Amino acid sequence: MHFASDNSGPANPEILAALSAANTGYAMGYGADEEMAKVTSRIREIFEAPQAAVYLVATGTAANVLALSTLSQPWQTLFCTRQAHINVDECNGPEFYTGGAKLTLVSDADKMTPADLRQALEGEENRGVHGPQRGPVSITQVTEFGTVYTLDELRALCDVSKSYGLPVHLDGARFTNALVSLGCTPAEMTWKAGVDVVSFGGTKNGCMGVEAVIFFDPAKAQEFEYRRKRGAHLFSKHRYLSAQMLAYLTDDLWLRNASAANAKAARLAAGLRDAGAHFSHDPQANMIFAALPRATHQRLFDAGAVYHLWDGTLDGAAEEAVTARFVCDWSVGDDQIDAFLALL
Ligand SMILES: Cc1ncc(COP(=O)(O)O)c(C=O)c1O
Ligand SMILES: C[C@@H](O)[C@H](N)C(=O)O
Repeated sequence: MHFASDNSGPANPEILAALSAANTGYAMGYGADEEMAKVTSRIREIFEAPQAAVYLVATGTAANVLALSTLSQPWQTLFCTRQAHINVDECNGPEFYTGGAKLTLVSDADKMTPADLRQALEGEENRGVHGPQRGPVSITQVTEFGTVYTLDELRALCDVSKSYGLPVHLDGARFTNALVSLGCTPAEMTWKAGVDVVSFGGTKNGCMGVEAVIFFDPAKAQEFEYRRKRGAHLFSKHRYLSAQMLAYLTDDLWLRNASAANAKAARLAAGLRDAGAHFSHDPQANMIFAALPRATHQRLFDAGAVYHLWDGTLDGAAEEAVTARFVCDWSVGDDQIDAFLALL
């Protein structure tokens, strides 16, 4: 009964098989491996972006901070939500890697709205040279609360960003979970909506550790390469990143894994709903935010369930409800879910 995070799950055996197959002979390092060329071709095909520049790193934080530092200047502001991973879970990485750009928190909600963004953008302009200057907008898809921006919502945010001449970054650590939830194409959820750079996640969706940074306009590509190297995120034995990403994008493994994760979360959410749990956010992908009585949490923890409480602790009235985050990855079995639901 492990629902702490999709980061906790095992790598998919198809990824491990690809790593083993890649572990033969010699390959040029630092991204010059032959597999990387295949990865670039495959991603350009999937995203319908024949000119896209594609780079691999090992963590989602690296993908985010390197993409954002390439898009911004130290005197600028990055616009995101309060709960954005780049704000709360990257230890000021964006501020560090950008050389000092600040983060302006546009909304306390799971999703920012065009009105939120426009208000924040207007607020950055009235101090002239004395104030921070407007910079990139970063959107997380799937959001940190397990919800998914619709294509219209993404387009509207990108339209506001472009009206101020600003680039848009998409934190897609759970990109494919959102994609299968919307039933759209990668192009529709990125460049066709107005996204300039996407952190395309693989780690949470069955890979061992690989993320792709995709620039739809390659003009910024060279700078990213410098930043990746000086940021110590360029793998010497790069073939093991390439092998993972190529296997991930082969035989629809990326889609199969995300569909499985979302389906398991839907099954868990249905059981929680039947048990009377209150949902703070609509579970639209593979993460659930549901409130249960402390006594129920205690019973689940005592039985070995693993997950994180979100807005409280076990200290307090037993019948009082506390929200917890439940995350399903590709590997979660129905037996785990059924055992958990039987304890509610
Ligand atoms: C929304 C989001 N973005 C980025 C990341 C960063 O990924 P990593 O932990 O691999 O640095 C995470 C981590 O789980 C995440 O949840
Ligand atoms: C850091 C932690 O939040 C991680 N990003 C997760 O979603 O599990």
